[in-house]
Amino acid sequence: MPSEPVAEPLAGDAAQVALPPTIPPGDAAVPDAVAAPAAVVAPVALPPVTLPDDVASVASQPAEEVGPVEADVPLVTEVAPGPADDDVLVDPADEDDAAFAALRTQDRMDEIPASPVDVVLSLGSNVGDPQQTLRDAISALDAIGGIEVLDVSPLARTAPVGGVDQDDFLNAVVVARTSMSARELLHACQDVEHSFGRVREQRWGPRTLDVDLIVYGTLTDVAEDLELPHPRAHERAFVLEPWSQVQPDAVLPGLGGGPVAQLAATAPDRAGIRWLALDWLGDEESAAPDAHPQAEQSPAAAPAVAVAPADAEQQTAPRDAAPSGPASTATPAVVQRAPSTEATLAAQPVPATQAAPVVQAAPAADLLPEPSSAPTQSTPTHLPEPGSDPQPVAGYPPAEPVAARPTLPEQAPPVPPAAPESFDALLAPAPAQPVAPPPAVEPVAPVPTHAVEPAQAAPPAQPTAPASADDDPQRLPHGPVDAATSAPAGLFGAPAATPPVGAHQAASAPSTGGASDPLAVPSAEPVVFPPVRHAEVQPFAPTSAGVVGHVVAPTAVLVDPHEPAAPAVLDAPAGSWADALVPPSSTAPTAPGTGPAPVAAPAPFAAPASATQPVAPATPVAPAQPAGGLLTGVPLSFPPVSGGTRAVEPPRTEQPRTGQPVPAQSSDGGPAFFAGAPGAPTFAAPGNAPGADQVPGFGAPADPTRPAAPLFPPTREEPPTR
Ligand SMILES: Nc1ncnc2c1ncn2[C@@H]1O[C@H](COP(=O)(O)OP(=O)(O)OP(=O)(O)O)[C@@H](O)[C@H]1O
Ligand SMILES: Nc1nc2c(c(=O)[nH]1)N=C(CO)CN2
Repeated sequence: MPSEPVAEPLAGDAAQVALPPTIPPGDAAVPDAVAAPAAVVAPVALPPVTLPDDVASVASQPAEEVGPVEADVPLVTEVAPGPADDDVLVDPADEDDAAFAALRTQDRMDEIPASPVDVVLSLGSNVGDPQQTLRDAISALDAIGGIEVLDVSPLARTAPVGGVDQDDFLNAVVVARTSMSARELLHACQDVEHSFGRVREQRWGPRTLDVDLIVYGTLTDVAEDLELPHPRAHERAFVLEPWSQVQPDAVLPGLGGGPVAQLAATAPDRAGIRWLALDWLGDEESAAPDAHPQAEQSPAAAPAVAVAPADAEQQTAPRDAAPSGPASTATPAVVQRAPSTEATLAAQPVPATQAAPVVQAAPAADLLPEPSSAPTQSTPTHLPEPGSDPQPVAGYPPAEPVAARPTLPEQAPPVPPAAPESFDALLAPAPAQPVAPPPAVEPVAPVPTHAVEPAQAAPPAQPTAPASADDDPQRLPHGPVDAATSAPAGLFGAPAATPPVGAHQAASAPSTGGASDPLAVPSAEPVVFPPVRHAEVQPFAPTSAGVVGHVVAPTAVLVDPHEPAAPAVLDAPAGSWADALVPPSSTAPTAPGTGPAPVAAPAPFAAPASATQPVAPATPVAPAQPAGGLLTGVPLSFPPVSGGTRAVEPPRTEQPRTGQPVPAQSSDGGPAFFAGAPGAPTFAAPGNAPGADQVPGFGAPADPTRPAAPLFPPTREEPPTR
């Protein structure tokens, strides 16, 4: 029998290559790598086929968007009849399924949602003026029709992941809502990247701006140009950690997904999270279009987040074009939103004794009544060098572990107490410190595919007995809390002549770690990266229990994710950019000395605003802790109350290194609490100070009109790892 030539085998080959399922997920972000198959398939000017109605519109789109679609359908049609069995490379039935799966994928990526879809975007920058770039990028995104920014995470300084020798990144996560299709949103993100001069010179290399689409609703799909969820999100602490801060109950759908806080706690690069800045978006002035503002600013004039110019000499990475365009025009669109009464405060769940908040300079005129003493703060956290984490970074070149940061000098000059003059200074490497290897990464428990179970609320009862850090290998060793000697150096802005509200910002006190660099958080101690715990911030007023925390406005608070109990100082800047991101919420006036019953809310937005049981304000209670000393990222929420912003402090129930228990109390002698810890009191302000019912814009407001459920409920059972 004469052999038939070749049409079918060719078609079969082409079909095999073209099918999206053959694209390794890990390569999905490298379109170049998968472009060839499309070219192979291109000649598929095979007999025309009639597309199903539901795919016809897709196939009629430009080839660059739907290449596989056009290719696949004819191939399926041709191959289906099949040559001799031996010659069949692809089972027709399978191929048919795959082809239609491809079509379906294309459909879904291009599908305009019937109603707005919640999405999460990850932003990163390490070239130029990263902080300003990220601010402006968020404004630019929000200014795009079809994208509504809902929340912005704290700003994280993160060690570079991926093996490329480069500067630290600043990362943030944006929770948004979009009426765009997933692909449209991707393109919008890419447009923003380009508008900030993004040039993709090196994979995982330095960039002015990176905007990744992490999740689009619950969509899980792979296309040639887009994979959802982002294929590496599940293993990236620089994504997961900020995300979990802003959405503690979020669940990453798809393969390798799970509760975001849990994934963050076990992500290979978690040790590279150097700090988190809470209120970093600043006010309108600080979001000015000038990408390189004056470095030196008087404290009174300093924006909420001082923006320092990039220092060319410190740039080891190729410098992209400076951020431009979108900044000035887009910012107001975000600023115009209504302020909120609450915010989520990131506190550390691990037994707390160390704390390393760094609060930027605040205009003294904006300060609310100053408490009697500065909040208790300790030194910048002791963090391990990113590379000290022995865990390989999955998905990255194994030969280039996260640890490799040879450009970072081992010894950085001590940073004076004044704020850094340039943003590069913010990105300057921390002085080298002896770093003990971190403890072995705890095994990742099978990741539930359902929403995170709220942790058991600790009963509002007795102060928790101090526990020895030695008891729990996963716990941070800790030292005594001494505000007088451990006030952290400021990160942003120049130090105020009279430090607002104690020693929140730039201070010259030496750190217990021996480093005065405000960013210097190397550690001589093993550090466990704990899941974050959240609590809403309450307005506050002094009560008989004493002032718990302090009010500063406007401020930024740096929460060192490695610190178990960073004192939290939140501000209430009127009309700040950050505030504007959080819609107004209902407030439940609370009588002085009373407050809502602290509850472990099942979701960050679920606190009942009507709960008004009196709370014994002098009953510090440490949060419930599961075995192992780690909490589970449970949001602890309180309903909002009117008045000033209450800043909160963690309980001081841990034993210092000296072995002497540190009594649970606030810096001024009153009881101290984790923000929102069960048992923590709420306070009502005697009056409504201007702007006092506003809390900077990150976090999950307890607005009952907002969803209480995790944003991304799981859709299907998945194995815990990819
Ligand atoms: N969820 C996603 N978000 C953003 N880009 C994606 C996504 N899925 C696939 N891609 C593709 O990845 C390509 C490369 O993206 P990008 O240049 O941002 O990669 P990268 O930042 O260097 O690395 P990584 O993708 O690991 O973050 C993009 O052109 C885009 O088509
Ligand atoms: N810390 C950090 N590392 C990275 C980042 C990033 O945003 N932050 N982005 C990358 C490419 O997307 C590669 N590596």
